[in-house]
Amino acid sequence: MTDLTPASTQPEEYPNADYRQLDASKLSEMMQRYIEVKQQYPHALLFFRVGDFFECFFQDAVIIARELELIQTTKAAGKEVGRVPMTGVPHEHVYRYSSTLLEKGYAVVICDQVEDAAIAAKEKRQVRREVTRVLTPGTLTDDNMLKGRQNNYLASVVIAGEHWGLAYADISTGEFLTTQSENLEHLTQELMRLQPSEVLFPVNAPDISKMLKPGENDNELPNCLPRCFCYSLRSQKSFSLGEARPRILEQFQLKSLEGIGCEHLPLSVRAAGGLLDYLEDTQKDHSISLQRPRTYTLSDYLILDHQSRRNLEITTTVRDNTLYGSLLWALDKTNTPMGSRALRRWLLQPLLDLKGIRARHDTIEEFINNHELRQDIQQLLRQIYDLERLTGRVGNNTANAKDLVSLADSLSKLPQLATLAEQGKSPYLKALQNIPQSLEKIAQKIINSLEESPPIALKEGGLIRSGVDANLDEMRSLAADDQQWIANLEVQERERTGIPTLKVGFNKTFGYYISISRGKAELAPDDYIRKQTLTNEERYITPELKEREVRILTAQEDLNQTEYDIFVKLRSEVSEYIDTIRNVSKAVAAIDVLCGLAEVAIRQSYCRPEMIEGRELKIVEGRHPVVEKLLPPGFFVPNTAQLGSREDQSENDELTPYSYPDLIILTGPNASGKSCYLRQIGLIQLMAQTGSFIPATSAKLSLCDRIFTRVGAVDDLATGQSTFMVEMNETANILNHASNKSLVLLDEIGRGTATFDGLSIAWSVAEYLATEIQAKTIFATHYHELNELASILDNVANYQVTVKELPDKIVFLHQVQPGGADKSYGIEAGRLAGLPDVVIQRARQVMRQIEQHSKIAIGLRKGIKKQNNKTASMEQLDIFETGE
Ligand SMILES: Nc1ncnc2c1ncn2[C@@H]1O[C@H](COP(=O)(O)OP(=O)(O)OP(=O)(O)O)[C@@H](O)[C@H]1O
Repeated sequence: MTDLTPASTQPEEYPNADYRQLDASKLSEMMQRYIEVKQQYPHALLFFRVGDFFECFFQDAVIIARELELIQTTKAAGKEVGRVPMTGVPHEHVYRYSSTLLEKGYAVVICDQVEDAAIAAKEKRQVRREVTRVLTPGTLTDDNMLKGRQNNYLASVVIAGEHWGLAYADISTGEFLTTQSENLEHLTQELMRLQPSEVLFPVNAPDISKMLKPGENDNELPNCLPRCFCYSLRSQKSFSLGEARPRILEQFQLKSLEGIGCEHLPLSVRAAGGLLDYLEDTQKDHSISLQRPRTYTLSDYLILDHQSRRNLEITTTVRDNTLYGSLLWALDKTNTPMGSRALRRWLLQPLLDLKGIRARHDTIEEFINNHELRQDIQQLLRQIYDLERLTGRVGNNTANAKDLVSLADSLSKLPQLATLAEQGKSPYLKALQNIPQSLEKIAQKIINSLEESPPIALKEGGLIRSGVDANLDEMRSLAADDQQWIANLEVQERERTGIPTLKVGFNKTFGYYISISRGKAELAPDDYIRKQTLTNEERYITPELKEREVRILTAQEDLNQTEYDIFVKLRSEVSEYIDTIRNVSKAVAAIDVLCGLAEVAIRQSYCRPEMIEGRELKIVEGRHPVVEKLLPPGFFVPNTAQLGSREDQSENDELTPYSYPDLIILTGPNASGKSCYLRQIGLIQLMAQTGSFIPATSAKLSLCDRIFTRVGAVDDLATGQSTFMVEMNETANILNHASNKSLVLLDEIGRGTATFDGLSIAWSVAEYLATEIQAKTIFATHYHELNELASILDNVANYQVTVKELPDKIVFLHQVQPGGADKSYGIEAGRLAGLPDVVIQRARQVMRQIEQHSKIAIGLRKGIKKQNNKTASMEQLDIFETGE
């Protein structure tokens, strides 16, 4: 039994809303069946087919009316019971409404009529209704319920102390991965990367298998599981090693888990087993065909915590959470949904191995150098449908004939793609060169078997071409004879009766009939049996016509069934190629991504970064990939960046006379472009490790193990943390995890507290990063005092974003240049914003006083004098010495 709990199923104040309070024996027969099903799925919303509608009753009706903003009415549920709440939706829209409910974190059960209602009516009984689908946010396969350009992940988590196992799958594409690690913080980060639609979590509590909507809290959930996801609480049993291991072995026909890399990762195995159990439980007839799980390790990829991913606006913007304005938006020039999904995955999991990155860069370079090849491939890609999801539906037995035709059309394009790929040298193109011939054959078989444009319905005929099956052809020819007989009947009877307007017609209720206008009715022969009288016509049948009708209708049913059987056989034959198609789809998706990146590189004048060993970062005339696209052409001011090399500069270095520092203190007025510069360096590093070309004229980049960003925090209202606490938490995370291979981008640390506290923290954080960690760091700040660090530590340098001061305004030049800003423009900005003159005058006066007499300033001046040998250790530097 599957229980899936939507969150608020508290009975509300509607009469008869709680079916548990009613005497079931007094309910109508239909309502009894409703409750029977509802009891099997007490926590899901139940849509129950009644004629042309799907109806919901009792508490479900109340919830659905509220969530979908539909009108709630009532329905008679039995003489002694009276009316109960009801909400209905037209049957053809049930999946559309269901997707809205799923987005809100509910599970939906579809209970459909599974026989012809007319037959049940004839036999004077209720039509048979069965559960045909259980829909949960993480188990969707239908195209119209999924986002084409995004994966839909179902995740499964097992936690044991500080260790955890995670499995996740996209049911619609078959992708299935698992990992195990320690440190619960990493689990949180991994879930945030995946953004699963649903997370399975085993619990001991009695109300297992309930579903928590996003934002809902439950004592069963440990703190490391972010509340922004939908959780299905499951029983511990299926997550035990004893059940999980054999389940995986059986499902994938394996003897051991060694081959898939998780034999010695029990938490991975348990999470994967729990996930498979859930699919079995919810998918009913739609057996899910997942790929063998692949085991991965977090440390195989560049680590980006959620905050950094958000700050860098990789897939959505911070301000309004939209794709528009994100890095993905700027880079996505893919031609297939598979490619688009792959690009999103790549950007969220940049690589850490030089070989892999160079292979991607090589491919892009080939595409840039060979326009024709790129354009021909893109042309073909545009004709390829979503192979991954089509294959997924074949595997789940939910593909219809249109799906198979689309699949075949796409597969038949692959040989041309392979021929084109032969022109290239890169490993990505090589992977496309050998398309198994079997795929061509099965595509041809589908094309030969199915009509070119078959209907979506599978049981109403019109699917299979003639010449495919001898039996079907024979049945069709017999049926055609009968049809001809009917067609002749009209001519023949007109002659016999002498009524030129006589017609032979058909309707669903009466079947075939002969129609004569009322005025001529007396001419009807004796063997005509009157069946129906309308205003202007009489309708008759004859025994012979009825006999033919039975034959025709039975033959049509048999024909439809035979076509269906042939289709199902064909679909199951195609399902044998699922793994092969999936492998090819991956290669196609990757080529699509790389063609798209080449396209962007050409249009935006990106360059290939030179990927090197060591720690150096050197970006010449770098640009922000998104801001530059949003500004008019030529408006973006490029800037250079150099970090992380202790070697001496060569004399001819065209960049700056400065050595490559580990840490840059970046100052400049508000809105001068500090944040933009910071982010552009982070994005360029991330793009390079994703395998993309970058917005710069040239670059030398070593690998970063992590990119950290800490950019202008806002209050975290959800957890009740103040701006400053959020900032300190994030800073602590950086200081605890950064290494000298990390890129750390800090924007205005210490702003959210008293100036002295803030400055002190900013100072010590910068000092710690430069001396203890030696991470490649850019530290943007309004505290000019931090510029003094550069005179003390030789791996720190000052840069500023320049402005030009005119009498009545400041002109932003957006140029990053060596040196610290010698003054703050805060007061100036206040003046331009319209603060009263007296306030501005007073502020200037106060500032002068502070600058002359502040202990910090005096301490700094004295401290620096003492430390002019530039080898200061932290203890030696006493910047807070009392001033005279
Ligand atoms: N290199 C550049 N070329 C052209 N325009 C730029 C450049 N850098 C920044 N800008 C423009 O300036 C605006 C302000 O930049 P940004 O937010 O980076 O300033 P900031 O110095 O961080 O300001 P604050 O200190 O107030 O946070 C950006 O929205 C962008 O439009």
